[in-house]
Amino acid sequence: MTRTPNRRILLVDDMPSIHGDFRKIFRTQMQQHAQLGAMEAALFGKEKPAALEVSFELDSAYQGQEAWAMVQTSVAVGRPYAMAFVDMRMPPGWNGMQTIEHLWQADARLQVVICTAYSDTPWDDLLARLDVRDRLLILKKPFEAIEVYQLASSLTAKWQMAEDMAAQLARLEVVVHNRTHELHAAHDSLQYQATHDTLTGLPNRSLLEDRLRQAMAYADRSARQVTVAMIDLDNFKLINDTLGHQAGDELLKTMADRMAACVRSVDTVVRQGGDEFVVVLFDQPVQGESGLPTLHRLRDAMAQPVVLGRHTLQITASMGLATYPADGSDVETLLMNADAAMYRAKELGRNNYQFYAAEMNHKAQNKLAMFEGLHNAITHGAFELAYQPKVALQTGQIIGVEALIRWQHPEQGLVAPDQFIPLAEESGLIVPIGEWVLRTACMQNKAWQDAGMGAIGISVNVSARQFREEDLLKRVAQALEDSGMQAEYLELELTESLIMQDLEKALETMRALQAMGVQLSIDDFGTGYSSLSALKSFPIVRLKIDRAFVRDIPHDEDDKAIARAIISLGHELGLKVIAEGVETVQQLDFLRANQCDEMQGYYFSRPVPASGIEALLRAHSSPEWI
Ligand SMILES: Nc1nc2c(ncn2[C@@H]2O[C@@H]3COP(=O)(O)O[C@H]4[C@@H](O)[C@H](n5cnc6c(=O)[nH]c(N)nc65)O[C@@H]4COP(=O)(O)O[C@H]3[C@H]2O)c(=O)[nH]1
Repeated sequence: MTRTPNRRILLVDDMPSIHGDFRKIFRTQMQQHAQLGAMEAALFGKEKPAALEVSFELDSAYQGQEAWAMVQTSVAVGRPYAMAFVDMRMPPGWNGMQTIEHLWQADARLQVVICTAYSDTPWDDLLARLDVRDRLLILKKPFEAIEVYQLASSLTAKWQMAEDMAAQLARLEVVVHNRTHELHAAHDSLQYQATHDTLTGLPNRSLLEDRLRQAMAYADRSARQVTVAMIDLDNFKLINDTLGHQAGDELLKTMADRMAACVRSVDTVVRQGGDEFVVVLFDQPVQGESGLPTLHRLRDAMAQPVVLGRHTLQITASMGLATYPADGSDVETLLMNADAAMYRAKELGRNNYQFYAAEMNHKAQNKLAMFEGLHNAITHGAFELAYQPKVALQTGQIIGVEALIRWQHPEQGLVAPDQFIPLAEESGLIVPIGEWVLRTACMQNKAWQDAGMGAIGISVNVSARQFREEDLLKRVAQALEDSGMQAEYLELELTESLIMQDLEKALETMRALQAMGVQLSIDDFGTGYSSLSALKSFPIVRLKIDRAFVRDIPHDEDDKAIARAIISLGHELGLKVIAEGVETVQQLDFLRANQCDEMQGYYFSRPVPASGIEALLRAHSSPEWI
């Protein structure tokens, strides 16, 4: 930005003739400068340099008071003087020293030249009294015109430079201030991101540890407790998979807001990750089950209906509580124990809370031992298959077998699948285990066929984790190829919940299996979530009535009604219906009377080793058992 330099000069002298002299000096000098500039422009063909265009503006004051008023006005209207020439003796008013003091009060930037032949005050006293710094010069009379002009030129230029520098400095200060502000904001934002969960805005795990430590230190000082609640939303994965991630995120945010609204400002609600939250309740009383009222509040708030798009859901949660200092003396132990309690709540059917108890750790240790055992069982070939026949109710013929895994444990003996399949599923070990089952079952069935024992089908259970594996189709094809068994003899039993976890993807996989010639059936039908419209689109051949509905037949009217409904539904859809868990002749009679197609259960045979199936096939080639 080009600014016109300030060349405003104030002459303060009681003698009018002096004013005339000054004006003459400036006029003459300015003309000379202009001529010089013009000469230079003519000689060198250049424009006149701007710096040579010196044009002073000279104002006159004849008394100190008058000069003071003029300087005040000049400041007020934003046209300050750059300098003043001040006489020392100006009767009857203020002398030069008093005048200068007043002028500097009005404008501290003013450059002053004392023009005098004689001063009533000794120079040293004068300099000591005035706060001189670099803004005062003394010009003794008589002076040369050029001295006046040079002083005016350099002091006004100096004033302008000081002014420009101050403006520049102010600009820089603004820039520095803004930059500093931006840096602070960036730092704050990074700090926030490092310690908070981006989705819900709640503190994250790194802040949790810090808050928990503070709460524990406070509890130590004040003989109080800290309660840690580990909270996991029930069935979140199912909601996320069925309604989509956006709905899942929305749900998490809603739950986070509700939880945060239930606790005091000193408490902390943290999102650990996924659908897992931790609440730290600060300053809890030592007596009683601390934290319980808050927990109830949390549970009630979470249970309020949540609207996600066209769906209205009611959310429940499983909660585990651990208390400091009783359940752990450090952050890791407390969180681990609250976690163990939360898992216990889940095991107990969800939608409840559990206080930590030491035996939960034993359970965790057992789980770890079981996991290691499973690992070893895979490498040491400690699994076996048992086979349970499936029988046609009309003919009494064995139409197939279901392969059921057994674990020959080195210490515990035969372990039933219910005890290890969930852990195998959770840890992913189900994938190699499932592959072994599939291959062994195909090989066995082909061996029976080759031995002339009849062409029966073999069914294999497929777990959710196995079903989601990218190369499931490849593994099935490989098992068929390696065994030489035709695809039509293999039946894969899927559960409804497995299919409903990701319906689209499941249908795609099911159709691909169907295209290979593999048969599919729904196991444990009636316990899952499949809608009738979804069921219609499943490429399946068979529905299996869960044994929970068979167990109390013929006494339980509800179970009878359910079994009847499943049979007629299956037939409506053109499917075979098989009942599992048939133990009594009454159950058999009921199923036969209601046109159930097939049965499986202890009444006919328990699951038996391969050799047992051979014996059964021989014994029941004629169906007089029925
Ligand atoms: N009370 C009673 N029970 C009967 C009767 N008839 C058969 N059962 C039992 O019911 C279960 C039927 O298998 P599931 O429903 O597929 O249920 C199976 C299946 O979900 C799972 N499972 C078994 N083998 C495998 C496998 O190779 N892979 C996978 N992923 N899961 C398997 O473990 C579950 C339990 O298997 P098992 O203990 O062998 O238990 C078997 C069988 O022994 C009866 O008349 N009364």
